[in-house]
Amino acid sequence: MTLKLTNLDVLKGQLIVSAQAYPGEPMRDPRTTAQVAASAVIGGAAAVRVQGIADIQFTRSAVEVPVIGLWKDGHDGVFITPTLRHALACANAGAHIVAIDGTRRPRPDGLDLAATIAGIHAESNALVMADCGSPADAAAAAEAGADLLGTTLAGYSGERTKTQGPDLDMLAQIVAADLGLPLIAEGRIHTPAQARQALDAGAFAVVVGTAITHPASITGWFKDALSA
Ligand SMILES: CC(=O)N[C@H](C=O)[C@@H](O)[C@H](O)[C@H](O)COP(=O)(O)O
Repeated sequence: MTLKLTNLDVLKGQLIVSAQAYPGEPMRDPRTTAQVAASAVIGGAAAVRVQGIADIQFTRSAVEVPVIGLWKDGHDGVFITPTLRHALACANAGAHIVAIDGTRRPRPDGLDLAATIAGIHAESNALVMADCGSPADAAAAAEAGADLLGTTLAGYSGERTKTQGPDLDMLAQIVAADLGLPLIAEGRIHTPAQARQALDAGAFAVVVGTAITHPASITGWFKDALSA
């Protein structure tokens, strides 16, 4: 069993890089994910976030920093590590932190968030990051026993308008609620300045994915600028 991550201070004020490729894409290979994650660590990432069981396994072997693991199943509704079974598979693959859907929506296995988190804590050493879509989600996830909160699902769960950049207003509301848990800013942070803004708004750490690890999207941004 993976050793428990006991000191989250290693993540305080730090950059976490999410490396994910989507089904059908050329980079959708766990070895590639691990190489991209290891490259991010060379650049200064204090932790990495990867999707898929094999990706978690390969990445664990490739980096020495904490690994946040998730398993996306589908792309609508509750799809980020939707059930306790998915979460335990991520933990067993070596994730130090398992990121799960942290919204108040019904989950496919019928367990509520508190029971899901209790099950992860009972059967693994993994900490739980609740990916939230609103301030109300964050409050409920804190109550349900999450170890960390993330703004990951802001604009994706139907509760918040999808902002072009990060949803700093949601971040500020959760910070103001003073829930007593590390709050990770995640979602549409596309520039170093936005990452800095998120920290200044009270985030404990910042996750950047697409803008660092998804060349197809980044290329499209440049292409659009040239054809505008
Ligand atoms: C909503 C959803 O499915 N988010 C996923 C969660 O793991 C990933 O697709 C994102 O890339 C990740 O959250 C990082 O965000 P961004 O790529 O915007 O920096």
